[in-house]
Amino acid sequence: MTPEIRPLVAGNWKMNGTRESLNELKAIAAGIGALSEKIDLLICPPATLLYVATALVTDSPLKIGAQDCHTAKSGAFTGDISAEMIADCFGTFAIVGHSERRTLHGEGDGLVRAKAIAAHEADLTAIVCIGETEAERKGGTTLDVLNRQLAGSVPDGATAENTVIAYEPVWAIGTGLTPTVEDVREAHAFMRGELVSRFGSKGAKMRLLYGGSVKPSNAKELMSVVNVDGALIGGASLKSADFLAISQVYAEISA
Ligand SMILES: O=C(CO)COP(=O)(O)O
Repeated sequence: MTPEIRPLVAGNWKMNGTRESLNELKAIAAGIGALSEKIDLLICPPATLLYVATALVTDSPLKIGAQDCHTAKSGAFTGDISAEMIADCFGTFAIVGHSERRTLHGEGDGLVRAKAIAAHEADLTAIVCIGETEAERKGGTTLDVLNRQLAGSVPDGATAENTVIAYEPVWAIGTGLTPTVEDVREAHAFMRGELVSRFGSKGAKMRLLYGGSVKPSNAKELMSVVNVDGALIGGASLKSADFLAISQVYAEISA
């Protein structure tokens, strides 16, 4: 955590979730209670559920976002969705540059940056994802990768309000593996330093999430690390009990 930064606990449902999963969403919204006094909570369902999801949580502090957006406002881009469309469905966040998009869809830093700008233009908060592969970690180039991805993916107009950075080591995603606390501390301290040197006080206040195999049992040690201001959770966010348990840990630490 970072003193004076309000944590964000975010769930990325990836390509999981049918209408039945809305029961989990309802359970999360119903279970938030006093958590929202301390932390922000967000679920990014698949685009097919975006509109119905926002309609379901109108009376709840739970925020809803999308997992990607196109760089254009509209046009002949079959299969894509724009930031405008997300905002039109009352979504308020868009994940950009997730490693699955970078790897499986060949998205590079320039495109990720353009997507973050498109999100900002639609008044969405962009969650810009970065992180090293296993080979890069083994090769000792983790901080170089983070440096390059931060510089290339985060737009000049980023502020603490419109941008969140998510550090997700690729090898930790969906594997049950997590970096050591010391490795997380080093990566987040490095990112904070880069953001402060580029954005000044805005960079000091930007939220830095950790993602990759976060679960209730490891949430405490990860969130206790300085400059970890929340989590981006995949698998465990599909179960309301796990998502709420992780959120509870973060709310307690930030109390
Ligand atoms: O990719 C992730 C979130 O964006 C992390 O996924 P897991 O929590 O399933 O490892």
